[in-house]
Amino acid sequence: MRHLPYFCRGQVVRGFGRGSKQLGIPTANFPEQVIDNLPADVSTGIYYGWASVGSGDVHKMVVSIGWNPYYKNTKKSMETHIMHTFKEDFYGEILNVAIVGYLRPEKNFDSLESLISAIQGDIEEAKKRLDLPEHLKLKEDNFFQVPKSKIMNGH
Ligand SMILES: Cc1cc2nc3c(=O)[nH]c(=O)nc-3n(C[C@H](O)[C@H](O)[C@H](O)COP(=O)(O)O)c2cc1C
Ligand SMILES: Nc1ncnc2c1ncn2[C@@H]1O[C@H](COP(=O)(O)OP(=O)(O)O)[C@@H](O)[C@H]1O
Ligand SMILES: [Mg+2]
Repeated sequence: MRHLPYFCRGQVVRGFGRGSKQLGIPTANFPEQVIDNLPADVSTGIYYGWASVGSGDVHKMVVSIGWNPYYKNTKKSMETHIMHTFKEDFYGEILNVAIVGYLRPEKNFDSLESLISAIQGDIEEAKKRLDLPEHLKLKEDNFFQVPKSKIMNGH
């Protein structure tokens, strides 16, 4: 992929509410505008990289770009699962992502169980690859130096 690493940010919107959270794999969905602005040659598929919410810490992530063939979506989506346990949801907040590598194309599956185990495999693979020095250095990229929001109840 010529465009990697690829950096982007956008507001977290509601997805199809299919309950990926119930499956243990919540995905923060980007709005259409962000997806429409992806370079034309960023192919659909499963990628890995780094992500932060607002000015928060940078964590490992996996991201799925495409039509989710298992669900036969008609709209392209871009969904990020962050390998971190958050205290609460962050709909409406800004998600910053640095996509650093490609894992596999999107696939269809015979069962929900096989989709889930494929995603879990992606997560394990991403965790390993992100420990490589060439990827670790992107965690510290200036892109993630988002200023802390100004304190409003002071002066
Ligand atoms: C790492 C990862 C890999 C995925 N791989 C596939 C896939 O191969 N095929 C597919 O149909 N959906 C895939 N998905 C997307 C899930 O189907 C999707 O997260 C689920 O439909 C939840 O959607 P929602 O956020 O709109 O509720 C993947 C998601 C992630 C995070
Ligand atoms: N580790 C995480 N990675 C991604 N999203 C998370 C995580 N923890 C909590 N969330 C929250 O869960 C939401 C996604 O859940 P999901 O079941 O995929 O619903 P939706 O269909 O609305 O995208 C995110 O928008 C975010 O607010
Ligand atoms: Mg989602």
